Amino acid sequence: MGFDLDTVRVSALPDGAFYISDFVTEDEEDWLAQKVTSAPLPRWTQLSHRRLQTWPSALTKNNTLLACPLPAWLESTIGPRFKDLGIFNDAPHQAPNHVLINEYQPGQGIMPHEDGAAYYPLVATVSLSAPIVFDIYEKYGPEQGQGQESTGGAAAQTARRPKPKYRILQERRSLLITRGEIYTDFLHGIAEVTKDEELGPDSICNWDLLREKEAYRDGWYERKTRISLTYRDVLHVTKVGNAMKFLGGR
Ligand SMILES: O=C(O)CCC(=O)C(=O)O
Ligand SMILES: [Fe+2]
Repeated sequence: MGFDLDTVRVSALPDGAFYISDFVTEDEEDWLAQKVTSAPLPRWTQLSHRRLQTWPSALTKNNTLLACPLPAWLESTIGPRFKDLGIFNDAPHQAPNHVLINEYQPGQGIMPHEDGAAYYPLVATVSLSAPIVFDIYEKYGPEQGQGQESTGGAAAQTARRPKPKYRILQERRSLLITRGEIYTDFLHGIAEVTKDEELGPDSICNWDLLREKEAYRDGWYERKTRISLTYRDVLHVTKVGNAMKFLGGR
């Protein structure tokens, strides 16, 4: 029988968020983080407030993926676990075909944004190396965020940061799944701070699902370098041959 996602639902949130605190082991975490950090420098895109790897490649201008399998190291440990969870069963390719990897140094983050229409509306995020607080904002509220930051780009975001409506603490080795209303009706972001503060059962939506509540007993922690692997299913995929035809080749 499959895993019952209901047991890891973030019930303080609108529909569509699930949190598994120990999704990868410590050894797997070390191995994955080593794979990420040892990628050749050109693999990284340096953005103003984080750096990014895009696997297997960036989408074309019309949000299409050139067909290519994910590298084995992103697939071998994690792919079978997604299958057990069944989270991509209803997605067009029944599995993720695209992974954006973000690395945040202390003081770095990502402005409130939505992930947009290129993807099946589900993101599965594996966190490595350090915890971080993930903020969720109302899209249409008075405290409205700044709309869309294309996930691959360095959108200039200058407006003041609004107050998050909900906060999720992502521990190292955890999996956060966002889909449904949380994906489509809200914005998300990560504050550019060197400390995450005001942590507790009233402010952190997934407090009951945390693995190491004691670590946050004082209500704060210092940020350390944190890596996220964000798995998605790109809706439109084309074979390279077709893309060549489109470009005028034969
Ligand atoms: O690092 C994260 O957990 C979130 C990253 C994100 O929102 C994105 O890559 O679209
Ligand atoms: Fe995002």
